[in-house]
Parts: sequence; structure tokens; C-alpha cells
Amino acid sequence: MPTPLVVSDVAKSFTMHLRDGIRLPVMSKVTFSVKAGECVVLGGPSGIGKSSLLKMVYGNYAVDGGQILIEHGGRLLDLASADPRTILSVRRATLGYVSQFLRTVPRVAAVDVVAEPLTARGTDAVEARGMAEVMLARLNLPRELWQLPPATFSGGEQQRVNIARGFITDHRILLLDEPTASLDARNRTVVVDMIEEKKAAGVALLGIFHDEDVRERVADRIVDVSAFSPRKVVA
Ligand SMILES: Nc1ncnc2c1ncn2[C@@H]1O[C@H](COP(=O)(O)OP(=O)(O)OP(=O)(O)O)[C@@H](O)[C@H]1O
Repeated sequence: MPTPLVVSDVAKSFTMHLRDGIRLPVMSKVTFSVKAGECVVLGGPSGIGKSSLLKMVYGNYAVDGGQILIEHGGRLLDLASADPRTILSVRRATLGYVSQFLRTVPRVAAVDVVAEPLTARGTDAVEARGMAEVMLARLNLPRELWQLPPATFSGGEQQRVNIARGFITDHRILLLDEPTASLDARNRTVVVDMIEEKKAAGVALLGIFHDEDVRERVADRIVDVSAFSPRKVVA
């Protein structure tokens, strides 16, 4: 079985268009891979580029060079050079992402926000809702909130909707940007269990966890992003 995610010699700089096009080099020679069933955690001090790297792997940030090889539909695909339509299809079928904050859609109920990645892949709407309810119950989201749009939910409630949405599919690669940051101890434990189950199912996970306890429980390996950074950041 090929390695689900291989990042090879990736470089990234930001161009500040409103500042005379100044280029800020952020990282270069980024090389690592994530095997099936493995959870790799991105480490390094604040501002070193961990979130940016996750966004590059998800295709939100373009890269200046290198390859991001993803196993998609039985073949290897370079996400760094893929067109937007291909990136969307990779996200639908192969690559999941739990961002730090939920992007709420007005008037869509929490249960439908969670079910959407399944219905987008052709799962029957009733079945998808049923699976969404199971996820929300497991993450202890009060039942009376399920039919409400998450815009007015607390930070932790929104994050649990976000986690339920990210974990509901059987994507082979899952990116996690601080999924436990706004959660209490009880729900952090639920998320750690869910990560363990993904690993057991052969999913490749790449994440950022500032919480040391969670990091120690889930990480198989830590990739220090400072090794790829031209900057020296004071922690
Ligand atoms: N869109 C952008 N345009 C310009 N600079 C950016 C952009 N996104 C990130 N940066 C810069 O890139 C650097 C890395 O930011 P990033 O958020 O990836 O760091 P991080 O390691 O995830 O930090 P933290 O642990 O504090 O969340 C920062 O200096 C940030 O200001």
C-alpha cells in the first residue's frame, strides 16, 4: 500500500502585495511523509509556520515549489500542481480537514453541517443525518442544539460540530488544526479516542496540538517545522 501523504522539498513564501510586493520566505525543503495508521504532529514555536503548512497540504495556500503527493482514487497525485477542480474532488473523497474554527453557514442546522460531507459524496440524506446525530451525541452536544444553526453556539460547541463534520467521513487522510483547543477535559478525551479509532482504521493523520497531554497521547512522531524555517522565532 503506498504512503497516503508524502511532502517533498516544498517551499513557501508570502508576497505582501500591499507592501511593495515584499516576499517573506516562510519555509523551504519541507520533506516528510505520513503512513497509514500514523499520527504525525507538527511541532515548533508559535509563528514558525505549522498552520501554514497544514493549509498548503489542504490546498488553501499555493506553494512555490516541491510536491505534495496524495494517494487518491488508486493513484498518486501531486496536490501542489493540481487544478482547483481536482483539489475539490480530493477533498470530497480523500482529504479531510478540521480547522481551528467552524465556518458557519447561515440557516443550516448543526446536524446538516455535520452530515454535508456524506451527502456530498452521495450518501442518502436520512442515513447521513443518522450518522451525524451519532457523532454529535458522542461529542456531548446537547440534543436541543442539533436543529439550530451553529452561528450562536459557544466556541467549544462550534468546535465539536467542526470535529463531528471532519471525522464523519472515511477519508484516508485527515488534517487537524488544534481540534481540542476549546474543549473541556471530557470532550478532549472523546476526541483522543476518535483519533485512536482513525489510526486503527488505517487513516493517516497530520495535526497541530498545543495541548501537551493530548499531543503525547496521539503523536506517533513529531515533525519540527523550525527545521524548515529560515527564521529564528522566540518561543
Ligand atoms: N496569508 C498570509 N500572509 C502573510 N503572512 C502569513 C500568512 N499566513 C501566515 N503568515 C505568516 O507566516 C508565519 C507562520 O504563521 P503560522 O500561522 O503558519 O504559524 P504557526 O506555527 O501555526 O503559529 P501558531 O502556533 O502561533 O498558531 C507567521 O509569521 C504569519 O504571520
